Amino acid sequence: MADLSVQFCGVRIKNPVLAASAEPTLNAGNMNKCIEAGAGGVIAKTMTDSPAMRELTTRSKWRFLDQRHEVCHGKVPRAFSLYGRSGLALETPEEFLPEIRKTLKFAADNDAVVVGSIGSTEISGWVELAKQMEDVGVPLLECNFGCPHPKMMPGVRTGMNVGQDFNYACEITQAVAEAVRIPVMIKVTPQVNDLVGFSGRLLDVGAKAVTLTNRFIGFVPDIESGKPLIWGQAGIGGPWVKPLTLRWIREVYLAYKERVAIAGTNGAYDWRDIVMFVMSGADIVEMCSAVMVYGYEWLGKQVKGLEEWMDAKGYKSLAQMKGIAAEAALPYANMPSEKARVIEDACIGCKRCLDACFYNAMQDGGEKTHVLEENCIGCGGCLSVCPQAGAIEINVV
Ligand SMILES: NC(=O)c1ccc[n+]([C@@H]2O[C@H](COP(=O)([O-])OP(=O)(O)OC[C@H]3O[C@@H](n4cnc5c(N)ncnc54)[C@H](O)[C@@H]3O)[C@@H](O)[C@H]2O)c1
Ligand SMILES: O=C1CCNC(=O)N1
Repeated sequence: MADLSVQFCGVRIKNPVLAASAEPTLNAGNMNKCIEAGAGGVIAKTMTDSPAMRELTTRSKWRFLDQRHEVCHGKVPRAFSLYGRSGLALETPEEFLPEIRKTLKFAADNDAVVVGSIGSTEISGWVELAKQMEDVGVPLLECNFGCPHPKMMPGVRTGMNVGQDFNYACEITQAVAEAVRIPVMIKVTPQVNDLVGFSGRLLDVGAKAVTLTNRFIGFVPDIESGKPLIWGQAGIGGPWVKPLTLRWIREVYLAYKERVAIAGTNGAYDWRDIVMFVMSGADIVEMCSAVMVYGYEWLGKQVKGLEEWMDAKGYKSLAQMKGIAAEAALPYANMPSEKARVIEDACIGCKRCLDACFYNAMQDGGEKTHVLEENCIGCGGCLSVCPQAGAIEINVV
């Protein structure tokens, strides 16, 4: 059977599927359910000394949106987006630390890890919260420089407001890394230009891992009322976000693979996505939105799905898959020449490929289509629109 365990910054995690810091990790009761379901671990909801970020969570609102970005009623389609307003942990640090303590005990009995997540508005606050998390016994600490909501709360300098200010973010990271012995992971916002340069700077000042990435800010009007959904701008993730996240994971992995651990998050829906995250360079994957739709058991199902798939494909460990697609990606200039070929016996003569060819390569041959080789550049548009499996091939020439 495939070994799903991973060494993450020196901490053994039994499998790479973790519950991300969010509502499913709001308190010990919720976190224990994630662990019971089979997750390798949980990232606790972000503990904060900001009253504004705690208060915001008392007024959390979210909607699952369908493919048109309209509110789902009843069935939530597979390609949903989570659109939501929420803050950080509800309790003060003094109240929240006992929740962590309880979860640590349950996690120890179930071979799972509990990662502390923190968010402050002052450097001294970040340091204090980090020490409190270390003292309570978490083996890893995540600093939340990505929460999108503070951006919409004037005067609250945490989350994404930190992640967009690289100098300030590095100051905090250095102060925290010097104050605690446990490994420090930095969860970043995707709403910056250069996550590769930024990740390098974070590693230089003491971070051991980066969490790529928290969510975006979006805006969705309700066209019937002419008003915004849930009263205004909100955090958003959805199926469209996964390739954007994977791009950063790949680039950060390739740039620093000797010294970075990567937690991937923002866009993982099921075990197939977890495979994509690992093949792009992630060590572990933090899941949130899908758990909010399908419940805690979703986590365990993905662990099982991952294990079965690895067994079927003959992968013995995650290390065998890690970064393989990231390494195999070619620059534009090195792409090989390709050409389309119509498999005559399979072609059903629907001619859809004619409309999808802009190089005059697909030719109408009456009952079937065929390829005029000298015009074909192997773009693959024909392959994508062909409804008949196996009727068009794209081959390296
Ligand atoms: N209230 C909160 O605290 C809160 C809420 C949501 C997210 N978050 C944070 O945001 C981060 C990102 O959350 P996430 O990782 O769940 O990402 P996400 O919100 O983007 O959700 C995953 C999305 O991926 C989509 N998806 C991806 N691949 C798909 C596929 N092949 N088919 C169908 N759908 C697919 C799903 O529709 C789902 O909406 C987390 O780390 C979490 O901490 C926090
Ligand atoms: O970090 C966070 C907290 C709340 N919502 C979100 O998207 N990210």
